[in-house]
Amino acid sequence: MAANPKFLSYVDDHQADYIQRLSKAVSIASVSGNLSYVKDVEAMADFLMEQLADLGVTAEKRKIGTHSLEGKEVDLPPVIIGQIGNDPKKKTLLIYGHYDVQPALKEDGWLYPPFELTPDPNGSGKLYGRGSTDDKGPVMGWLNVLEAHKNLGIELPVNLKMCFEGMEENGSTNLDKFIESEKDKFFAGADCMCISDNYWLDTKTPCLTYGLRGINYYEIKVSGPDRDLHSGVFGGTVHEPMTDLISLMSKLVTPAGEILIPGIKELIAPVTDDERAKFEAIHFEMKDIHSAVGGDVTISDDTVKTLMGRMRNPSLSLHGIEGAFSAPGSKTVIPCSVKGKFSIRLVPNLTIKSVTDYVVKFVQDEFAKLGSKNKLDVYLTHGGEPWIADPNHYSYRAAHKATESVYGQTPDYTREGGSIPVTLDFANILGLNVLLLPVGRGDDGAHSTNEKIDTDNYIRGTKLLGAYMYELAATSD
Ligand SMILES: C[C@H](N)C(=O)N[C@@H](Cc1c[nH]cn1)C(=O)O
Ligand SMILES: [Zn+2]
Ligand SMILES: [Zn+2]
Repeated sequence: MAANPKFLSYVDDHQADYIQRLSKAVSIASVSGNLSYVKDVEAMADFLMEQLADLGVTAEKRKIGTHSLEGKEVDLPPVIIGQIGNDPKKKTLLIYGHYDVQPALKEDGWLYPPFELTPDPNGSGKLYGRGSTDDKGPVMGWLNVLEAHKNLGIELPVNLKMCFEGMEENGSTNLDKFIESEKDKFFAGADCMCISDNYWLDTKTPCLTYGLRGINYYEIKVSGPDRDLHSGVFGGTVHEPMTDLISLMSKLVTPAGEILIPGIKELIAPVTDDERAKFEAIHFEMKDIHSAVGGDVTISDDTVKTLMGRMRNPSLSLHGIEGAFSAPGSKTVIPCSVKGKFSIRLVPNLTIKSVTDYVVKFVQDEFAKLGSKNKLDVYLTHGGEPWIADPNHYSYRAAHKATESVYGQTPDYTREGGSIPVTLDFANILGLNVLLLPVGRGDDGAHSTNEKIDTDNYIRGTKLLGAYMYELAATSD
């Protein structure tokens, strides 16, 4: 069933209001996992609650426990659940999104203040701001759909249940327990699920995403002296934690991206002909990735190898060192304790546990070889398993038709290199098919400086989410 034409023209006529809604959302610096922003994350949850109430959604803010942040025990961001429509003749669609964002500071290299949605002054339609594409834009897209239907007095074609969290960027702590506890209560009766929290591969081809890499996030802590030291006074006399740490981190991965931890590569499933054909069918050119990263710095020049590097192979990234001197200037310090942070993206056959066993053993063995008297601790901070769905499910067929009607294009079928660990929990605990329906483009810069969403993607994305509901209502198993 095609989307109600009144809905589609309402969206066109209310672009300015929709941008205003996104602007308000972006202005709330809901950075999760950081003590300084706990209040902002709470404020973002309240903003969502107000919006949902205005739009006729019966919503609740649920506490899901506490966690330790910078040594202080604080509430986890609340989960927001909501429902609109309860017609037994209609399908029930469960949607998920997150209202937390990655950190952002103007001095990281942002053109504009990251928490002020700023339209490109050159008129390209790009809307810059932290969370614009990940994931406030898509979440606001759903609210826009609800607003259009409410103001037009049109019934939704499906019952909608929604679940929004504020900890996605930090491992979705306790959300799995919440889903389990509400399995036969709030989540009962859901027929399928849609998550809009990833991106197209390029800037012009919409896609449906049926897989995600998982993620294991690790810290290596090396500590020695009980205070920072003068490198002139003590350099050459003590084992330096940074020297130990850099040595360990340099042994994890090669500059060509090869993971050096024994055992991990061996777990990767061999590529089948069918799989290769799927990768070959994707619309993707090397210039797409070069423009998304801002330079020709790809490991391979081959499109299929590049796509596989992103979607079906594991990768190990070094993220940073806590405790290291990083300010401008030349401080001559020996940091007494440093934490190196890295993550491994997981693919089918690589489990959180198997990979962690290999990582911990390898780092401990390598540390022992250093002959250092410092203390080592290596541990997983959070993990999420990889996930693959059935792209032949009726929900995917509905999204395929919706994409064709909104974009006039056949979508690519992709797997996402990033991770949304809770996807697997929803799929397994609730036994649901999950569709990932991205709104933003491959060059949106999620997690990066100058994150943006294009106005066209935000507006057509709103139409896409709405059109998908209509197609879902009409598509049978
Ligand atoms: C794909 C999604 N929008 C996303 O950005 N997910 C994060 C999840 C995460 C896990 N640990 C920290 N963040 C990602 O893939 O990095
Ligand atoms: Zn996200
Ligand atoms: Zn993210």
